Amino acid sequence: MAQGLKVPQTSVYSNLIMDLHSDSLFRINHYPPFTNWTPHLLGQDSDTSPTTISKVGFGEHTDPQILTILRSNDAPGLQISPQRGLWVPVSPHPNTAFSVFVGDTLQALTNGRFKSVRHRAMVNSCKTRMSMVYFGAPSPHARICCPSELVTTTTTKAPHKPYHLYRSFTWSEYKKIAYSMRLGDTRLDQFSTLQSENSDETTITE
Ligand SMILES: O=C(O)CCC(=O)C(=O)O
Ligand SMILES: [Fe+2]
Repeated sequence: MAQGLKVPQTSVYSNLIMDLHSDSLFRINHYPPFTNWTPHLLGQDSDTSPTTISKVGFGEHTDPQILTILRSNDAPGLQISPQRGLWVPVSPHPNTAFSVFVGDTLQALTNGRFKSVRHRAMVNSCKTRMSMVYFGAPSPHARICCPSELVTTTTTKAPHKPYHLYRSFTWSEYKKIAYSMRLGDTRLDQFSTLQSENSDETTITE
């Protein structure tokens, strides 16, 4: 990825994940068929008919870490949202090994060049779905700041001022704020420099 972005120090991203103290984690999600769920678990009234039951198993969100690598069994359910209101299914394929997602931290590390994709998992009404997910994360004290080569910008007010889309933060700082918010919130916005300069029209030049 660093090579693709023409960042000379090509290990800049992999070093963060390969750190001995990396906060990377592995999660296994189990989605029983929703017909087996009790109304109590779904937060529905007991007389709600099964056809009106929401089928979202894992609510929409972006992953906070750097990189996500996911594989599921052959039950469909994963969906990504390339734009608000649009959900595109990612079909499981017996020979396709993994889905790879950019996380919030990689979006910050690339100064917004790579986008953290919003996704969710739907439950299947008749078949159990399982997914296994590796989240590549930095160490808690790692400072998240994009390489200087990616800070080439112009703003109408300050045409020559280098512009960071996000203020720098440590991974532990991000986790603390991210996990205090709701899953579906755009948590990276808390670190956006555009919020504090909202009257400043900014365009990023590639
Ligand atoms: O189970 C899935 O397909 C998605 C899981 C997920 O998004 C997550 O664990 O962060
Ligand atoms: Fe996720």
